[in-house]
Amino acid sequence: MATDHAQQPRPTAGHSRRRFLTAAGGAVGATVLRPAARAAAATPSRRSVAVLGGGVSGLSAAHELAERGYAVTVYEYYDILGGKARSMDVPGTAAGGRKPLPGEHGFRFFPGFYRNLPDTMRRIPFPGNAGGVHGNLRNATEELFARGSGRPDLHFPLRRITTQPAPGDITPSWIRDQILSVLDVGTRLPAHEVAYFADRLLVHLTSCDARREDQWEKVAWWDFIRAGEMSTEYQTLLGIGQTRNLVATRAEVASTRTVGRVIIEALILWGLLGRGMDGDADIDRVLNAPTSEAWIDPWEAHLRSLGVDFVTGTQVLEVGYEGGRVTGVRVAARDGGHERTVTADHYVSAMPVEHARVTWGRALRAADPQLGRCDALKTDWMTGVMFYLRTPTPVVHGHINCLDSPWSVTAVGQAQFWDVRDFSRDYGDGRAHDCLSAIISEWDKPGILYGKTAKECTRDEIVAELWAQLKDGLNDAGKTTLRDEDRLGWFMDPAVTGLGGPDPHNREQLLIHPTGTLHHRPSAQTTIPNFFLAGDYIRTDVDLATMEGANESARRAVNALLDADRSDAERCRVWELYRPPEMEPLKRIDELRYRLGLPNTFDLG
Ligand SMILES: Cc1cc2nc3c(=O)[nH]c(=O)nc-3n(C[C@H](O)[C@H](O)[C@H](O)COP(=O)(O)OP(=O)(O)OC[C@H]3O[C@@H](n4cnc5c(N)ncnc54)[C@H](O)[C@@H]3O)c2cc1C
Repeated sequence: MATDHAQQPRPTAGHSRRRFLTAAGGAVGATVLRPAARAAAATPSRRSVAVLGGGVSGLSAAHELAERGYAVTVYEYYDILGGKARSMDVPGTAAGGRKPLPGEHGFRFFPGFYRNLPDTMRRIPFPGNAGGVHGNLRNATEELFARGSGRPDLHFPLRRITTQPAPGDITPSWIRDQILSVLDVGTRLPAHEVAYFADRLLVHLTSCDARREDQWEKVAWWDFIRAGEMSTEYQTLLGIGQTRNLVATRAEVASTRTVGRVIIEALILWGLLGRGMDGDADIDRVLNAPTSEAWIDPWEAHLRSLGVDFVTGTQVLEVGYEGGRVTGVRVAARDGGHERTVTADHYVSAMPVEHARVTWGRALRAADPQLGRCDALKTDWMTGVMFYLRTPTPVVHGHINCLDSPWSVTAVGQAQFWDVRDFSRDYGDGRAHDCLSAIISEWDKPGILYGKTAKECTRDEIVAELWAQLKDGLNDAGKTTLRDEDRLGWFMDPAVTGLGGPDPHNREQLLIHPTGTLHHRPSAQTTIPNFFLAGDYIRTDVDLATMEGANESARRAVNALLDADRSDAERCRVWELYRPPEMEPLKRIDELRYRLGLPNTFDLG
């Protein structure tokens, strides 16, 4: 069983997307090019674009560009596409005609407030789905706030409040847990602290955009909710539980604007009320199969059918710049061999910020100061471990948030959602019936088993410690959810190297959002006329480093490219976060107060 694996001329610039799709014999938003159109697409006169990086942002940019008639080539470091969202085969685990066990960098969830990414997913054909791969999304209807040290766990319904739970969901043990947990939280969370938190939410909800961008962007969530002066319960539940566990940013430094606007308002508040959502989506959604099977592989096939070329196993080394334009990109095989320069009319950098910024030389940086400001952007570790289990272990119909775990552990039982798969029939050697996919978001705090941080542990120690923290959260209040004898094996992305040694390294980090991050984030458009930026670190409306942000950034990059080309092609639609009309009058009053130097009406300090 798997454990530690090495892993594994410009004439058509004015091509309108609508005209292009009509020529292709498709409806708007449609899809596969007919042969005649593919032949037209192959004419050498089309404008060419080199997309650097084949993650969600790169594939999204390639998609929009190919639909508008551009000749797109994607250069990608790994042999497979999808970036941090891709699935990975666990080597050596396939037997009896089954596929290898599915692994990934970390589980994926697709909140109902995402609008841009779902639009792209609808445009990726999938056999039997009228709505493309979007039809592979499934609502997850509950979140389990698992408490440690024997405290009862809270099952939090993640349905729009107008939807009643199904009768079978309400079992006696569920009711008992809820009563105990609410009482437990209630007795440990003093009423004045709850009242203060509610007031702070009102302050943020009614703050005008300028106050959010200037004042709240500079204040840490921890300070905004005065967590430092509150009980441990308040700190855990409303501070760390809403920041570090979800997006790897420490509550002590996380931007209030980002946490308040995206997590508290868009995800939770408006999500529960079903406002600004993707159709009838619930708050939390997951895919019905491993990410690459349900989404990335069909996407690659579709992009190939649109004429996109993929050059994988290739590392971008440097973006060349001369005479005010990007002149080419120096690339090499991933192992360092076969260096060469590739050229195109336009270049879209779609690598994560920590990789992209090392490809920008001095001259390029001098041409656009926002590139240099990216050096101030911070990334951190957030990486998953998949446990393959003998017994189906759904735990809860959604995600698990181990609130008291020092490593900020979250998890999801995957097989329950993979309704188009039979886990033991389709994967591995037939012994595994489920995959509990967990994520460690805190790599710098001591654990409960060895007293070491995750970065100090060896791989085996990390797995043992993570399992112990999961059990601490789930095997209590008279239940044994996780059994040692059930565990068959595990997988961790081999991008994490050197664990247990002096210099642990993680090639796949995540942008975090400490205060002030917003002001260092670059726009998709640069001052260099043929160079554009996509990626989850680009300044977008959704703000949070997510697949939605990556997709939105690509839309903005393509629109900037179309502007630069003076193209008459239809621009990519960009959805912005929901703005509740009820709050607008209060925000207008706040705008006036902010200009006068007064605090928000609800802000009592
Ligand atoms: C553990 C974890 C869980 C997450 N869960 C979720 C979730 O549930 N929902 C959600 O919306 N978001 C989630 N995210 C965030 C999300 O994964 C990212 O924001 C998103 O995938 C970023 O896409 P991207 O295209 O900007 O970057 P990436 O996914 O990193 O893709 C960039 C691509 O560029 C390639 N590349 C890098 N350097 C080079 C180079 N020099 N040459 C060539 N190619 C290069 C990489 O190999 C990669 O394929 C999670 C992140 C982590 C770390």
